[in-house]
Amino acid sequence: MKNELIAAATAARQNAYVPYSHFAVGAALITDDGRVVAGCNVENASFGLTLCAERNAMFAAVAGGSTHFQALAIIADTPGPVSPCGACRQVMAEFMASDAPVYLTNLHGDTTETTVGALLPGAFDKEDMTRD
Ligand SMILES: O=c1ccn([C@H]2C[C@H](O)[C@@H](CO)O2)c(=O)[nH]1
Ligand SMILES: [Zn+2]
Repeated sequence: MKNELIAAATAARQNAYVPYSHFAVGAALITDDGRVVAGCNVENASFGLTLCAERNAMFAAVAGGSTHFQALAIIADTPGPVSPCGACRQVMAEFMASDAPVYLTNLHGDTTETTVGALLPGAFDKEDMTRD
């Protein structure tokens, strides 16, 4: 599972569209029904429109009909295991259990296994929108 996700993230990273940062990222997740879905970061001349690899993978999974994921892997050419941004952490909290594993890795094979809850303690979620 872990190695399969890292391999899928590594392959997707090759498609990263990064003419501005030149920082390519790949991500891959496995859905509850066993589908592996990958994503890469996609930048834009209007910089703020850039979408991270993690959210691209998660939104592609939603577009394919899955809204709950078991695990997610991320890879980039970082000195240590890559650290996902806050926006991606919040989206992970939307679609994954707090104890779901997240594999942070890099091209050198450094890997940290963490969880969605550890990446974003106290995430805002749908329960926070219910009154009384
Ligand atoms: O976890 C991360 C961190 C950054 N990026 C992308 C966004 C942008 O294209 C580039 C530099 O921030 O890396 C991701 O895709 N995922
Ligand atoms: Zn992000």
